[in-house]
Amino acid sequence: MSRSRVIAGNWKMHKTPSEARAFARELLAQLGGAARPEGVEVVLCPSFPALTAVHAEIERSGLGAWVSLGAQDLYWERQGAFTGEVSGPMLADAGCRYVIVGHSERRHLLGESDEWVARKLRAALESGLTPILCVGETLEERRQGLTETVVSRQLETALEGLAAGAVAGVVVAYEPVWAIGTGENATGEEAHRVIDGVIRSRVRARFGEEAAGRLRIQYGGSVNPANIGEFMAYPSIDGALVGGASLKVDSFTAIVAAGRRAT
Ligand SMILES: O=C(CO)COP(=O)(O)O
Repeated sequence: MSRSRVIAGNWKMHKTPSEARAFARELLAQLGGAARPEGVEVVLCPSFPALTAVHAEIERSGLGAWVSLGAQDLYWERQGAFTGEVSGPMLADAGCRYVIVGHSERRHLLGESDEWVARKLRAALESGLTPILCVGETLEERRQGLTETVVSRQLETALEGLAAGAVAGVVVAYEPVWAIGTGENATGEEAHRVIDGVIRSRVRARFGEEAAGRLRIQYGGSVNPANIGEFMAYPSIDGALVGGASLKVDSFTAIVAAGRRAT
C-alpha cells in the first residue's frame, strides 16, 4: 500500500497564539526526538491567529518534510468585501499546505451547506492547498439507517465536476458526528465499512480506479492513543483527524507513532 497516512490535529477554538507557539515547540521537539514513523505525515491545524506562530515553529524544527500547517476553514473568494473571512491565497502565504473544509461543527453549528463546502473545496485546490473534506452522519441519521445516503451526498456534492487527478489529491475525513467529542468512537470495522464500502467505492465509480487508489481517507471522532490501533489495523484507513487528543503532546505523539503502516 503506497498511500501515506495523514495524522492531523484539529485544535478547533483552543490555544491562543502564544499558547499555540509554546505547545508546537514542545510537540515538535518530541516528534523530532523519535524516529519518523514511516509513511506518516502530520498536519497541525491551529486557529487563524496562531497560524504564523505555528508555521515559524515548524520551520524552526526542521521537520517541514513531514509536518505541515493546516487551517480549519477558508472562504471561496480570493479577496474582496467579505468581512471576517479568510481566503485560500492568504492561507497559502501564511504557510498552510492543508485546509479542513466542511467540518461538522461548521455544517451543524454554523449552517454550512453541501454547496458551500463544494465551493470551499474548489477554492482550496485553486490555491494549491490540500483540502481535508469532512463528511459524516448525525446520530439521528445513523439511527434512521441513513449513513450511506448522507455520506454519499456530502461526498458527491463536494467532488462534483472535479477532474480525477484533482480528486486523487484530496484527503477525506470520515467523521461521524455522534463520535465527535463524545468519547464514543466508531469501531474500526464501522469506520472501515464507510471508508471502503461507501467513500472509496463511490470515488471509484465516479472518478476511476486511479483516483480511488490514491485518495486518502481518514477516520475522525474521539480518536485517542488507546483506540488508534484499532483504526490503523485497517489498510483502508489512511490516518486520523484528531480533536481533543491533539491538544496534549503525549497523546498526539502516541497517535502519530501508531500511524505507521504495519509491514
Ligand atoms: O472533530 C474532530 C476532529 O476534526 C474530532 O474531535 P474529537 O477527537 O475531539 O472527537
